[in-house]
Amino acid sequence: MSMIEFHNVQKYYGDFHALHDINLTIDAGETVVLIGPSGSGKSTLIRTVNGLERIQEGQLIVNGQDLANRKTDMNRIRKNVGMVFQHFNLYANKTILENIMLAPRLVLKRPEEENKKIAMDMLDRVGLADQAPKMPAQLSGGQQQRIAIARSLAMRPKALLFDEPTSALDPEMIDDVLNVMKDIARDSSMTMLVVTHEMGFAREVANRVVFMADGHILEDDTKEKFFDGQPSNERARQFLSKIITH
Ligand SMILES: Nc1ncnc2c1ncn2[C@@H]1O[C@H](COP(=O)(O)OP(=O)(O)OP(=O)(O)O)[C@@H](O)[C@H]1O
Repeated sequence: MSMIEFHNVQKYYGDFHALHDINLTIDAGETVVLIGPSGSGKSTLIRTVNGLERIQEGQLIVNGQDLANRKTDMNRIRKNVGMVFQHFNLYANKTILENIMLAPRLVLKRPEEENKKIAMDMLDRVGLADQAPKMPAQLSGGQQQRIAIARSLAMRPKALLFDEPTSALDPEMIDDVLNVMKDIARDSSMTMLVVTHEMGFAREVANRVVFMADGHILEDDTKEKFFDGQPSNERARQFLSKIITH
C-alpha cells in the first residue's frame, strides 16, 4: 500500500519553478532518503507532504488524501504525518515530559494518564526516560533532537518526515540521533522520508535513495543499486563521489 504518491507535481514560488514534474511513490513502511545539492528542492518537496507548502499542479496523495484539494483537512494529515526539523524548537519553559505530552493532549484529546504513559514509553525509546523532569536548556543539542523525535512519535504517526535532522548538531552527537532514527526505520510499520547527507544512515536502513537537482528527481534507486552499482545519472554519480569522499 502506498503512503505518499506524487503524480506530475509542480510547485512554484511566485515565478520560480521549484518542483518540476515530480513523480514519486513511497510505500507504507518504506524508508526513503532524499539527497541533492543545496537549493535542489529537497526541503520544498518534503514540506509539501504535510502541507507546509502547497503544490500548484498535479496530484499529491498522502495517507489516501489528496493534498491538492483545498478542502482536504490539513490537521488530519498532520496527525498522521510527523515532522522533525533541523532546529528542534522545544518549548523552553516546559519540562521535557510536558513538551511531549502537549500535542497529544491538545490535538488528540488523549486522556492524561494514557498520555503520560505513551510519553514515557517514547522517552524510553529514544534512551532519555531519565530526563523527563528536566527543562530543554539542561539537555545537549543531540538530546534535544531525540526529544523532538519522541515528541513526534508520541502522536503515533503513520509517517515521519526528517529535514536535515543532524546538520545543526555537534559531530559527537550525530550518531546518537542517527541510531534512534535507524531504530525507527527498522520498524516496518513506519514510513520515513529523510533529507540527510549522512550516507551511513542511507546505506544501513534506506530502502531507496532519491537524488534531486534543480527541482527535478534525476535518480530513484534501491540503495543497493545506488551505492554498490552506479547511479545512471551523471550528476548523481558526481554528487555521490563528492559526499562519500568528504
Ligand atoms: N519561500 C520561498 N520563496 C521563494 N523561493 C524559495 C522559498 N523556499 C525555497 N525557495 C527556493 O527554492 C529552491 C529550493 O529550495 P529548498 O530549500 O527546497 O532546497 P534544498 O534542496 O532543501 O536546499 P538546502 O540543502 O540548502 O536546504 C531554492 O532555489 C530556494 O531559493
